[in-house]
Amino acid sequence: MFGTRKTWDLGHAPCLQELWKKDVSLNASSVDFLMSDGEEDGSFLSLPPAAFPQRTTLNTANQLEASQHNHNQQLLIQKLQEKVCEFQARLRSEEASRRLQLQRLLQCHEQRQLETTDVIHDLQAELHPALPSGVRELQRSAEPQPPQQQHSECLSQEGGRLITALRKQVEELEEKLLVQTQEAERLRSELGATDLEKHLELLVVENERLKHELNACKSLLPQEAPTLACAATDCPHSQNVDALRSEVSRWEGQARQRESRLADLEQQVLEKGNWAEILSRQLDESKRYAAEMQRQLEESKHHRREVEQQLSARLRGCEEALARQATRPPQIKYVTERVELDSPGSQQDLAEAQAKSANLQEQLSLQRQLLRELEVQLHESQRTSTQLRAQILVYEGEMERAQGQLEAEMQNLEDEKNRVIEEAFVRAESEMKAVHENLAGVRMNLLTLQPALRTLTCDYNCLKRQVQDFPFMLEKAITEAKQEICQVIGEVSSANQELLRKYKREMNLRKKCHNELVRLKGNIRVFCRVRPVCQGEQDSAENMVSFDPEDDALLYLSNKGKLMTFELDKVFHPQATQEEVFQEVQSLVTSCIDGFNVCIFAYGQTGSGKTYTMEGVPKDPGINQRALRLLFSEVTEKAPDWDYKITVSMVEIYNETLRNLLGDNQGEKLDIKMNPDGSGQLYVPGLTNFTVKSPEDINRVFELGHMNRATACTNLNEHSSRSHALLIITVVGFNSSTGHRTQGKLNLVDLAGSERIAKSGAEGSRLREAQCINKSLSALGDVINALRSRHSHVPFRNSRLTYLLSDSLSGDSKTLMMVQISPLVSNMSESVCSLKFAQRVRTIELGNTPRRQWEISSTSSSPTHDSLEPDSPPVTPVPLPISRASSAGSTLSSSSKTPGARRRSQSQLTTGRLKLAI
Ligand SMILES: Nc1ncnc2c1ncn2[C@@H]1O[C@H](COP(=O)(O)OP(=O)(O)OP(=O)(O)O)[C@@H](O)[C@H]1O
Repeated sequence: MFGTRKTWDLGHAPCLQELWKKDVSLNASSVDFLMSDGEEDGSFLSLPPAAFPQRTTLNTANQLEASQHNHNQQLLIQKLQEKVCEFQARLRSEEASRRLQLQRLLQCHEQRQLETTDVIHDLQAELHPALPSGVRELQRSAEPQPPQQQHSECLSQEGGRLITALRKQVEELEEKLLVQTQEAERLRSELGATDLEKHLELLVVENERLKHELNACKSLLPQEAPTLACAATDCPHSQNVDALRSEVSRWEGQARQRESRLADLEQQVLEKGNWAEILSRQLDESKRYAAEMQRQLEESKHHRREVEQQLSARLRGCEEALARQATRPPQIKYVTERVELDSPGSQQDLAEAQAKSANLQEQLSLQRQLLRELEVQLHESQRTSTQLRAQILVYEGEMERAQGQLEAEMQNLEDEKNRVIEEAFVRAESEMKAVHENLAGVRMNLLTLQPALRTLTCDYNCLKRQVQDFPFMLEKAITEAKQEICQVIGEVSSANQELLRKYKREMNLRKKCHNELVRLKGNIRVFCRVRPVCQGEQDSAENMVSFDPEDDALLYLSNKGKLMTFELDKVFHPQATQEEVFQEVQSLVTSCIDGFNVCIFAYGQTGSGKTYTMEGVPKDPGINQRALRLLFSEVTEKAPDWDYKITVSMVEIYNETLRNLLGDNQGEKLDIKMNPDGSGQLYVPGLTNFTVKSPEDINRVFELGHMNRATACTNLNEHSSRSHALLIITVVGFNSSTGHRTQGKLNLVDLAGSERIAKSGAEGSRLREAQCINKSLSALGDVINALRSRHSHVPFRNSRLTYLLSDSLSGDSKTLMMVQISPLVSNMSESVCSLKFAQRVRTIELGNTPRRQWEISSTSSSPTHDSLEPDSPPVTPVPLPISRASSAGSTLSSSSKTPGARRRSQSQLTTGRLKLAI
């Protein structure tokens, strides 16, 4: 039956069919999704593609393939969604049109029922007022007529039985209708779809048919009414009519209720709209219900046929009874005639009643005609409904076919899905196997690592405890360390203070000792160095210069057959190295660090080795470089307590003119001026001071000075012989711990050649050079004499040389004169002059009186004051307050002692003084 089948109308969706035919690779999962989801109308079709389940996690290629497949499926699903929506819309529109048509038919039928009911009401309204009065008259007239009354009673009993039978039949029909209505409602509740609606339509038709039968039964009543109404005054037909009318009303009410239920169901059907989901989900169930309904409908038909047969039999019985009643003599007419005879008024009333009855008969025939027309229309409606039902059957067939195709497609998709799942399962199994293998390896590793893990765990716990205890231990250790450190700091601080105190005391003592030692040695010391005979020099000085092997302060010269003895502070023989020479000088250099001013002069004739001693050669540097290196090493040792700054200047004095050897302008003549700050010290404006911090700086300074000195003359050797070269080193120190400041100056002077130019008959520039040289050298001698004699006036200004060195020749300054002599016979005269000059300087210093100095000189080399050459340095023998010669002179006065013995005595005296000073 059509009411229980759920099919698809693919005839209205050809595109959907083509679509399904084209894409046979539709994923089963998507079909599952399509068929299983979406309770709302089309909602399952609007879900996003991401809602599809991911079947497998295969390798990358499979994932790509799966993603592509999913994409295609999504596109296909979208197309399916569109087509299904379109199909649903068309289906809904057709359904709505059919419902509208059915509704119109129902309305038409209802209208006709209402019209029929109105007609019946009118007839009853017309019959009721007439029948009682006539019946009452008939009753009154029938009292004297017992046989007629008995006949009426028989008729009345027969009609009552007929009506009772009809009533029972109606009741049975009503019960049957009620059962069918309940069945329809149950089906509506179970199916709730158009199929149910169709079934309901069938039931409605069935109800209509039953109504028609009921109406037919009703129609019998008015036909019997005229005959039965006259049978008795209280004719039961009128009561039956009323009962039937009430039954009809009730029946109509039930019909309206069912129609309203039908309308509600239709409304529900309209609201539902989720055909596809319901059809797919309840397809099997609907089939089962359809079979059940088929069976029940067959039973209903059979029962209905039986009822029809019973009704037909009863109807025939009624007709036969009516026919028999008709064939009987008209008792009523006889009564009527008797009544007419008895009462003309009654006759007249009867005529009027008959006329009225005829009129009613006519109206009743008209109503019957109208009922027949309505029946015809109802038949037409039933035919139309049958046609529509047939069309619905066609649709259902198409939907069944579509359902079959859909099922086949689903089966294909299910197979595809199973195949893909199997493949994925195989791949997953292989991957799972690999994972299991890896897992086994990992487990093995875990088993092997477990002991190590336990060990690490133990270590970790130990460390954790240690870490937990560490802050306390650390705090404790820090506290102890702080206490120890504070204690040590206190001890060290006190020790340092003690050491600093001792250090300061020792430093002061050392300074005093050193000072005393230098003082004992003499603030002016005179050394003599004999240069060796160089290659290419013809004459030999081996027999002319000799030394005392026991006394390094004696020098013997054999001059013109005379052996001349010169006593100096130190005599260096030709084999003496630069280092040996510097060792005797370095105590003066270190005095500079202590803040003393020191002057070291190299005195001698040209070519006697002054420059060699002072500057040396690159491979074997002289006093200049060694002094600077010694200063660097000393100040480095004293760091960091002492911070020293060493600056260097180089000046050349030529013809009483100062020239800056480290400046850029070599032609600039410098001048010596008094410092304007009121300190009374001299300074040379424009003189370049270089701060040296390393031996490399020293080399650069010397190279610059040598280069500038060379560029200013054509013959450097000749020029250097005629000029004084001064290297002025200033050492400024600051002790950060004591706050003491020192400043010392070391003047290293390479004097010009001291040969007697005048005797050689020089003229012009050579004569001027000789005069300037003699002037400066004489001034130097005068200054030294004045200092040692403690004259109130020291003639520093007599020459540029002494004026420039004035602050380094006065006070506690220390002076060393290195007398250079040549061993050559040709230079013997100049050597004797140089030695005599040195001898006089030293004698003046050592002796209390010039006299002794002279005595010593006369005894040794027989030099006299007159023997001094006019151009010799003017030395004024004045008594010195501090004299080493006071004791030495007495010693030397003894002719029994040798110079070596005298020297040893002097050394003993010096040692004794030194010990006394300490
Ligand atoms: N102690 C020595 N050992 C080796 N060679 C020396 C020594 N003293 C001097 N000479 C050499 O004697 C030569 C002259 O020396 P130097 O130039 O130093 O004399 P000088 O007195 O400075 O001359 P001038 O007054 O012209 O400058 C140089 O070639 C030098 O190398």
